[in-house]
Amino acid sequence: MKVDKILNEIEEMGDAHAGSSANTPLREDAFELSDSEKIDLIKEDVKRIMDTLGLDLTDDSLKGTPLRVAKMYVNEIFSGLHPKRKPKASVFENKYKYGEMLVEKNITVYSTCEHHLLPIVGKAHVAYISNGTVVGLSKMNRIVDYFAKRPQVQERMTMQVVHELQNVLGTPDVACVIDAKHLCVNSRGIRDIESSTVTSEFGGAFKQKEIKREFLDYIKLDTSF
Ligand SMILES: Nc1nc2c(ncn2[C@@H]2O[C@H](COP(=O)(O)OP(=O)(O)OP(=O)(O)O)[C@@H](O)[C@H]2O)c(=O)[nH]1
Ligand SMILES: [Zn+2]
Repeated sequence: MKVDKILNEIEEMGDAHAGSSANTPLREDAFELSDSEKIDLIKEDVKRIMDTLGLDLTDDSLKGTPLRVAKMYVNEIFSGLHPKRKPKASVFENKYKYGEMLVEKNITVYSTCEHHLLPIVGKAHVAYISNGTVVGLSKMNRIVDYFAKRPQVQERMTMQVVHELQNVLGTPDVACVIDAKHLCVNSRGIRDIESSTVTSEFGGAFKQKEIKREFLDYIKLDTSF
């Protein structure tokens, strides 16, 4: 697909604020190759890594690995790099005039640390206060999953989820807290299996102390941060 077309699409779809530091750093030509072209190239790259490590690529158990990894990158763990995979978030009129906060908590997060390409595993908690529009519950899980399926830093992922829901709902009153384990910290390097990372983004009304506290009480995290 042409880059211009894709970039228009991103704009129309309101992907993370244009020019914002919360955008995933993508090259201008990021969408020039098709998925199958990307898989073919990545397969060769993985082959080269395995080869350099001295692995026997004719071995029964190893010979399928380069293609397996390439498909996993493009179709699964990095699939959220392409805006065509962005979930369509069905919104409805808030006919019942529900005026309180809605919290979608314990959303499973499987992402990948962009510094080491190792897993990030945890939970996201998302909340909003409607200003006339409500969104299908599952769409919040889908939005989290879409942004998780990229090489990520947790701070950016948290902000991207909030920006996207603010666009979808047409309100600044959106918040997200993510509590996740980074395998780059847990399984290598400092190898601290116990530690996890908490990030938050509080938009609009969620910056107010009482509202922030209500949200944090629902998700039962320490309210002192
Ligand atoms: N801020 C932030 N840092 C992250 C995230 N994921 C991984 N990191 C950190 O990125 C840093 C990369 O630092 P480097 O010193 O270049 O990498 P390294 O030599 O492998 O560092 P160690 O992990 O300390 O062994 C590490 O401290 C990681 O813990 C994230 O989501 N947010
Ligand atoms: Zn890492």
